[in-house]
Amino acid sequence: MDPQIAFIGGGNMARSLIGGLLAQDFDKSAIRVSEPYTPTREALASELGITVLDDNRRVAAGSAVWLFAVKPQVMKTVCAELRELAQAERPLVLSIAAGITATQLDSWLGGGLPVVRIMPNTPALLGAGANGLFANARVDAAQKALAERLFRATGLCTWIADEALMDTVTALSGSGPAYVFLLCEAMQAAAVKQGLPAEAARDLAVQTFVGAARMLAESGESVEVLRQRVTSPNGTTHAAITAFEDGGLRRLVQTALDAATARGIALSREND
Ligand SMILES: NC(=O)C1=CN([C@@H]2O[C@H](COP(=O)(O)OP(=O)(O)OC[C@H]3O[C@@H](n4cnc5c(N)ncnc54)[C@H](OP(=O)(O)O)[C@@H]3O)[C@@H](O)[C@H]2O)C=CC1
Ligand SMILES: O=C(O)[C@@H]1CCC=N1
Repeated sequence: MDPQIAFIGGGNMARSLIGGLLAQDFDKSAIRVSEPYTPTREALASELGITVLDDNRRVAAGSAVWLFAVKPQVMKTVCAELRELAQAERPLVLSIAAGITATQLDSWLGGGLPVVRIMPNTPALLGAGANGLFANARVDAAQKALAERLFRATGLCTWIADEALMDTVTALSGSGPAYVFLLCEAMQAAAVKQGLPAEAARDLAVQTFVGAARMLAESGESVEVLRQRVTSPNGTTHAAITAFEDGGLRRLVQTALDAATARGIALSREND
């Protein structure tokens, strides 16, 4: 029998995670969602056939697993509302919020609770997600296995031993899809500027990302080797790669990931 799961917040990521669970034949009646925005509530209930209410306490009561999928900015308030119930029921607490630490969640919920922090990403919607997971010392092996089973429904799972590195995971794979979309956008725009019709630019750019991603995942070759195979001596790719390197692409990527990581740390501090 599947454990009863309460989703606190029914936004984009909650929908992706629930979609993954339902695709793996997770019992619909074991999922309940709390969501304040009426159109989102109605859409979730009608499209996914699950119970969606506007009441965090009612949704959480009696659920073995509470999965917090609200923004970091409202997490403390939401936890305060559930603190008494958390101490009475002692659920397994899961959170996907950027920045907010397991220690913060545990203390806002009254303390002494098993907490697993997960950083998913939006390809979860297609079952192609990447999840970094961190468990606090109260989480036992069965609870770890349960958290992993739930998130495996949306993609790959990797456990992270040092919680401080969850901000790095957020910068890498949590935000990562947006960097790929930005590069795809920029490549399309450059091709259109040279005169390629927008539709052709989109089709060719998108398929290039799909094909390259499949090679990364399926070829068994390193990323460097795959890059070198495209790069003929003194050819067109060499010209482009030289422009990227001379323009400081690697330094820029480091700066971008450092900024995302720093923002995760700041989100924790700002919302404490
Ligand atoms: N988007 C992404 O790519 C990723 C996001 N995350 C994390 O996931 C979390 C959710 O993000 P995302 O799904 O994008 O955000 P959304 O805004 O889509 O989802 C959050 C949901 O929580 C609802 N909500 C607001 N206040 C409350 C409350 N008091 N009680 C219950 N529900 C409430 C919101 O309703 P309303 O709209 O009415 O405010 C909204 O539907 C964030 O913490 C984020 O850091 C993690 C990895 C990737
Ligand atoms: O931008 C954000 O803060 C969230 C966390 C990772 C992806 N989106």
